[in-house]
Amino acid sequence: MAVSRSTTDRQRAAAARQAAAAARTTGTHPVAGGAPTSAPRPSHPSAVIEFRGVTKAYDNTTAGVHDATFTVHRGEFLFLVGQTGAGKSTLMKLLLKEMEPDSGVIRVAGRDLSEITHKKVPYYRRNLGVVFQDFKLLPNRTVYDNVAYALQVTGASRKQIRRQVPDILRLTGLSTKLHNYPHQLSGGEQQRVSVARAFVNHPPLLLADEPTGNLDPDTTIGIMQLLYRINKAGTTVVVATHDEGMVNRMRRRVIELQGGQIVRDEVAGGYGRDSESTAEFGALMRGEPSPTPQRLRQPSEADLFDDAFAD
Ligand SMILES: Nc1ncnc2c1ncn2[C@@H]1O[C@H](COP(=O)(O)OP(=O)(O)OP(=O)(O)O)[C@@H](O)[C@H]1O
Repeated sequence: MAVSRSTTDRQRAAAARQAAAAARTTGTHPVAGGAPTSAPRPSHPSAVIEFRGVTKAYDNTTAGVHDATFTVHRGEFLFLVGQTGAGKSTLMKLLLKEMEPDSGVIRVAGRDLSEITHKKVPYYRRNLGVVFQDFKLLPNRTVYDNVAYALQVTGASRKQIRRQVPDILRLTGLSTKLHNYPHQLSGGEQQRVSVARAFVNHPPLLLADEPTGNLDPDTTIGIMQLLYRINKAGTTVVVATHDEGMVNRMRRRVIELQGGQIVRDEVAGGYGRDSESTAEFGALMRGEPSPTPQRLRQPSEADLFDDAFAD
């Protein structure tokens, strides 16, 4: 299937340079374990995720992901979109090393995931923040303990935990809910706890699979602001979603899957194909004003990075 390209190679290279520059100024660190000097080099210095001809089939007839090739650079924000069954979760599971590809190579921060032994997988995953649609919180632990637990497993000291947990709970607007248990929280609050837990280690890579799937539109905006803020702090963010509003508002890179294949990869795309961004790009090329400026502009700091959310 043909891949629609609404951006030129030059635009892509410029975006990569921008991401690399952002990463330099924010001081992000390498993922996949190992000291920077001993870590294998990615094919591009700022590449965080590299898929090269990756195929994963569940059986002879069901392609989870088929021949996927793409690179995500440090500091990028990527949406994975596609209809149900398109392969988004499969791609996430491959990244988490919950399953192995049948063929192709997946590298994270230059490290070939096939070379990470079973025993080392938990160490690899410590570099990843993960957010799920169903939150996956520990039901018999408080908000504070759910977040603290993520630090404990990495061997953080009590002092670190006492410093970092309140910080992240403030950032996520949960300071007044420290002692609540998950069942005493709304869906949006539970998802904020799950984002806090994913981000408390300041991972270089954050993966979110349908993070707003169970939330109403207003709560979705709160989660979106958080992800935006985390990305601004230098973390590379990958979000698999059906949330058309979120994708269209944020205007970040979009990869669309269909039947396991990548059918679209846009630098600042919308949820649907032939989206307004294509129209806007055409208008820009013709030197005309943007056709729907309100919906197409990149969100400003004022739109998303407002302090109303932090307490
Ligand atoms: N464990 C499994 N065994 C067999 N087939 C599977 C398995 N998991 C997924 N599939 C199939 O692989 C394809 C891709 O599924 P995947 O869950 O990756 O899609 P998705 O884009 O995440 O869908 P959704 O948006 O509904 O979560 C689908 O056809 C699905 O039925």
